[in-house]
Amino acid sequence: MPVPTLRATTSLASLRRASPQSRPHAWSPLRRPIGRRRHFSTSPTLLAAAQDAKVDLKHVRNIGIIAHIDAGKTTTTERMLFYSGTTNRIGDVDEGSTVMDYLPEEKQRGITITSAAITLEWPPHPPHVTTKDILSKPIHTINLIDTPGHADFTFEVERSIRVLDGAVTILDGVAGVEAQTETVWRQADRYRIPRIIYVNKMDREGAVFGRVVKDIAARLNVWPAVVQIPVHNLAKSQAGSPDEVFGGVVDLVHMNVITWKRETEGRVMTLTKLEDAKERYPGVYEEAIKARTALVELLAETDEAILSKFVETEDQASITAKELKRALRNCTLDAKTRVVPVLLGASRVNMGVQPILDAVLDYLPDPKECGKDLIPITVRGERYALQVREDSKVCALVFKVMHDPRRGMLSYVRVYSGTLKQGDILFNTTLQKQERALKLLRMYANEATDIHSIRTGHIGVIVNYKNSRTGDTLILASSVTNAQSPGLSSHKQHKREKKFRKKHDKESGIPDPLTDATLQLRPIDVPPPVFFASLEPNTQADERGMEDALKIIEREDPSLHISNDEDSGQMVLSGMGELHLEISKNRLTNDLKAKCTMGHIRIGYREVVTGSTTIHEIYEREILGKKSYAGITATVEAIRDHEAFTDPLGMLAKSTISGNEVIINVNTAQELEDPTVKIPSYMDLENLLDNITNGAIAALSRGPMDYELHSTRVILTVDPSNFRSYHESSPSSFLVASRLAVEKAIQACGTGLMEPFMNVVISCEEGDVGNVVADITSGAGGGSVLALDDEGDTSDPSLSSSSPASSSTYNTTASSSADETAAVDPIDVSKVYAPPQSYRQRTADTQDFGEHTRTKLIKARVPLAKMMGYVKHLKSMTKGRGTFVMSMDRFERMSDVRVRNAMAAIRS
Ligand SMILES: Nc1nc2c(ncn2[C@@H]2O[C@H](COP(=O)(O)OP(=O)(O)OP(=O)(O)O)[C@@H](O)[C@H]2O)c(=O)[nH]1
Repeated sequence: MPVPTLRATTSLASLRRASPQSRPHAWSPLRRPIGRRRHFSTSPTLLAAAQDAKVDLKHVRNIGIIAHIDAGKTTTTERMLFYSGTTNRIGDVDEGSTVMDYLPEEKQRGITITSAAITLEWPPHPPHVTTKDILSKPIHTINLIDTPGHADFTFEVERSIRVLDGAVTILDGVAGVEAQTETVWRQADRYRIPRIIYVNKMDREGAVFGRVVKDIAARLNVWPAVVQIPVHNLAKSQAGSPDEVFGGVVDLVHMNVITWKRETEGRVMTLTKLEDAKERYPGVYEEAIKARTALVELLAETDEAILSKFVETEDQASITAKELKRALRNCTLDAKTRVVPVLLGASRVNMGVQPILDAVLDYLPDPKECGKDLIPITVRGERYALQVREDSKVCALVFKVMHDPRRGMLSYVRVYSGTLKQGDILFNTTLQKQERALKLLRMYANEATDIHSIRTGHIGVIVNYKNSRTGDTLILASSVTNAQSPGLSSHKQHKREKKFRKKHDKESGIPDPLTDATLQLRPIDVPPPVFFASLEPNTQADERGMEDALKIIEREDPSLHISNDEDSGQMVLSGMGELHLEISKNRLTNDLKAKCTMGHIRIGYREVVTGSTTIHEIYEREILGKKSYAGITATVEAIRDHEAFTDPLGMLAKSTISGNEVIINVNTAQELEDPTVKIPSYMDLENLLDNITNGAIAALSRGPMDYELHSTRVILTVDPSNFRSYHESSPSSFLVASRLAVEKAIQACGTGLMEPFMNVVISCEEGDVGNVVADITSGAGGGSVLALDDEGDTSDPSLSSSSPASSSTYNTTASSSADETAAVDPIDVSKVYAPPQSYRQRTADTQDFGEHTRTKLIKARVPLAKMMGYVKHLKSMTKGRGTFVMSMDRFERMSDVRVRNAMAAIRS
């Protein structure tokens, strides 16, 4: 097949076409990908070399594949890799031969656990090109992340979405919008990521495209822009009567029927003009006209050009494919329109995948679109927007850190501005540390290739970066003008900073944020852990190994927390769910070779004070002739839901820590009356406040019942008249005084227990709803159902304040960023176009999608204790078909009976 001139002009194409012989340097041993390249048909080195060449940012897409568990994300991604020529055979989830799910645990369980990044190019090169249509586009680089669908790995989705520009949401053609789909949809809403939807598994019995389209409108509250409708072939059913089976799609933009050749594993697509397919697919022509008219009408609501042309001609055919695509792209990129293109297919039987890649190019944004050329940042605590520019200084976000046994620690970064070059010394503004990026990689799932730079808008990996963690911001160290100098006291540093600021602001007006050591890109939200289990080394000699391995997994996964139980001396691992802890334990023992045993998985209860007390503590010691003195007053009380924080005393510092509030008041009110009462000049105020806060945190970390405190307000007052000489009143003596004062106050107040309540969304079939609801609400510790699907509440309870505050409820820091998702009117589902189930046997009511079982969603608030082991329990209640997701709602005070039961369960 001749290469079209369009592509021959790009430097990418020329690199890609080059054979190993003609471009020997591209194959030099140094640049060969590390590890086995069993699956890859095109050398990752060549791809990387191509990417290092100047690719216009317009031709870059950073996208994620997001969905409920088992919707077919990995199955679809594997086809994308195959059709783009990245791999030479299709990986199969069921055989454990996928490129994307490469961890042994993923292969064994058939689920995605860690999101995998890969880069591909679309359209493909010969011989992978099969239709002229595909060739009409310039080559694009697609950086793709396949995310997990299990709710326990929601953080893995969160950190991927954080750095992506667009997403493909996959739905199951039978189940429709499932519980975790809603969760990932809201996550993408928070980061304002444009999406397209792909309805997969259309080959399954019971798959009804029209019903899923209605589901999208009702549950995701968006306007589905149907750009394809299914066509069916007749096949003999077991009963002998002809059945309609999924046979391909009508592309409503170009009015073609697309079918896929099975013998080529779907690589070869056949495009037939719709007029020519009338006989083969009766009724499809009429339906396609109807569907295209509905699409044009939907776009005309927001697109002036489409509207005026359509009003003039009253004919959908007058709108060209180009015009339709332009309008659809504009609508998809503009979140306010709530228009989402919907495609369909059956990835496992190799149908429908190439048009998704086309849609990624046509409808999803490049790194500079959708306002992404203005990245929100904070500099010295103030909000700014960073202009995305290739020619400016480097700024990147670490969004994932992973330990690779062969390569060491891999820090995945997204570069937001400038070019990150191999050998650059980068300044980590989060940790205030600098380090050289000695080696850069581009990842192809588990494979990798060396690269020299990561350009603006791209994703890459820094190898063996010792310090970075998820969420850290990196800028070029040589341009930083106000970094902390090690060894300089914070007081002196503060003075230096002030001087710098004065000078800088005077000279340039607005400071260049890329030179500022305090620049922070928006961090990644980490959900609080709710389950925990103890970990013990098998022998004393294994303790060190276990601790090292724990450090690695804690750095890899910020949704895992590791703490030390001082009394028992045991390490405690806390995480998002039972599966999360189980898999983390397997990673510790199987991959990181830690020799340890995990105890039973338990619930992270919290304590709360039941009264309010004020204690004045004087700490006075003399150790080895050295005096230490501090005086502090601590008031401890519970925080109720309805209370808002007020600051009548003009208090100096307030922090919210794990659901508690620590307020510090340095009582300098007396200063006015008595000039001798003031903070001594030797005392570094920031250091003093840090020490007092740390003392309070230590006291709050364990209450009299051995659990961490929650919903507790601590007000600490320091009276400068209590300060003694430089040697006696050091900040560290205030740490001890603060800890003792808070501990005593908590003891004096008395405490009760709080338990985590979860927002739970259960997907199950209609017939199982009664059983599931009865089970959830049964017993003393039962939950309450907030909404059943048909009751019209389609919002995610975790994002709404659906639970009324009662006197026994307390605040939590676990609330999600609901404020960022503005409330919008519900879509009128009756106005949404959806094709009928069959074009041959039209029912009078085109909205009647037959008797197929439909997935129902049950939304409930349930104590976490009831959700222990719920995966198995739900499966047994629903014949394996039910799934659920849950997110933390809040901690609630437990009744005495429930405390007794919980303690008895723990003891047993
Ligand atoms: N019938 C049918 N089955 C499919 C299709 N696509 C995927 N499957 C099957 O669905 C199951 C789940 O597929 P995956 O690709 O692992 O789904 P996933 O969304 O990546 O799953 P997680 O990453 O674990 O959330 C596998 O058994 C696939 O073979 C399809 O088009 N038709």
